[in-house]
Amino acid sequence: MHNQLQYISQGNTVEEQLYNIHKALDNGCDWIQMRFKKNYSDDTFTLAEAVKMLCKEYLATFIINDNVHLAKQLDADGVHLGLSDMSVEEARLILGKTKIIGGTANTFEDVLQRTAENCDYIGLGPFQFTTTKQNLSPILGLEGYRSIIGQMKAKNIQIPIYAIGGITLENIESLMKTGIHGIAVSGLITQTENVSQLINQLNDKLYVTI
Ligand SMILES: Cc1ncc(COP(=O)(O)OP(=O)(O)O)c(N)n1
Ligand SMILES: Cc1ncsc1CCOP(=O)(O)O
Ligand SMILES: [Mg+2]
Repeated sequence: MHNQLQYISQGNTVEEQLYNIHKALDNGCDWIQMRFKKNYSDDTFTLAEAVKMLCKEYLATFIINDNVHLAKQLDADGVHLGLSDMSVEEARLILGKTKIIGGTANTFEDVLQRTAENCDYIGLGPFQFTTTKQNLSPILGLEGYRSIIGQMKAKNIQIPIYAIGGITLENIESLMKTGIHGIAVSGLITQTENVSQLINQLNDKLYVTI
């Protein structure tokens, strides 16, 4: 089963990205999603290669946002795909059965689609407003998670759900009570000074409530 905490990277340059990812790894994060929203260039490849090496050194899981071919080329542990990215079916053909394929969902219908597509986990959100991503889908709030996970239970749908979008330390207990498996965070880890303390606090709240 996947770790309950995924760090989604941030940074406008290769250097900023590497700084942030290194900080997350150094302080105990063991699952990194490299998210570098620039048109593909040599920089993307340079960054991905460096992140792959770092994750190997820290024994962390390394997945790549959007770019299935890059994940294949670098033998990354997997990818995260949105509803308008490459289809999970096509990604599965390229990456094979053993790689992690995460998929985004915003509604119960998306969850049904993602489950039928055989995603390994679902990033369900956004929980609340965030500046990390433009053109956000409708905000779910706690009620949204309760409703979607309630419908999943009624239909006995079992797939790990990760909450995403504007998550802070204060939200985790109530989010976990809705039945999510874990959280995917970007800004919180990137912007916090004392990341070691933060990750301990996050893990305490995540493990206790599962
Ligand atoms: C864990 C997780 N969940 C959701 C997303 C969002 O993916 P997507 O909708 O494709 O948006 P971008 O991140 O590509 O802008 C995610 N990245 N990770
Ligand atoms: C990639 C993504 N998809 C929905 S919200 C989001 C950003 C999550 O980042 P943060 O934790 O900084 O709100
Ligand atoms: Mg995407």
